[in-house]
Amino acid sequence: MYILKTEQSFDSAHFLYGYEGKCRNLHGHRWRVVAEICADTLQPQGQLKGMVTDFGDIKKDLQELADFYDHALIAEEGTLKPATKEAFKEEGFRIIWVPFRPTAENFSRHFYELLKEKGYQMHAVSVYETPNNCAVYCEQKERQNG
Ligand SMILES: Nc1nc2c(c(=O)[nH]1)N=C([C@H](O)[C@H](O)COP(=O)(O)OP(=O)(O)OP(=O)(O)O)CN2
Repeated sequence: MYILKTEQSFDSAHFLYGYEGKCRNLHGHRWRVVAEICADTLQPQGQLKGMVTDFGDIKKDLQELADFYDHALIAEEGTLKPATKEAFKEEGFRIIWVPFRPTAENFSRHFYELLKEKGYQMHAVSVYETPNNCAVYCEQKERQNG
């Protein structure tokens, strides 16, 4: 199997609602997103001969997804008081609401699914919150009998 890896990053703030510890506070990360796409065979001819797909295409698509979250506050839906939301709005701060707790795990799945929707055959997506910690999402392949 062939695997292509490409990586993008974005800087944003988040907090973990309901978490007991420092991560309940608003804080920022440089999130690194590493996408891995796979194929059993290579393109046989033309511009893409000998490639899984063009690095340029997957790079552009991942960059678009990462740029969307850049320099924003990422918040789980339903976790801020209306007055806080209003205050952020008045300040003109950019908030991106997500329907999941913004953990590395959930983001790895989120980016995996968005890239899959774009037609890529996905192997895995890794999301680094810090240089040392990352979560990886991949789909469990059906186990072979025997
Ligand atoms: N399994 C997960 N655990 C934690 C996540 C997560 O997404 N998945 N997230 C957090 C926090 O967001 C936190 O910012 C990261 O935690 P931590 O590794 O403690 O951060 P630092 O590396 O900056 O820790 P220092 O000890 O201050 O260097 C928590 N857990």
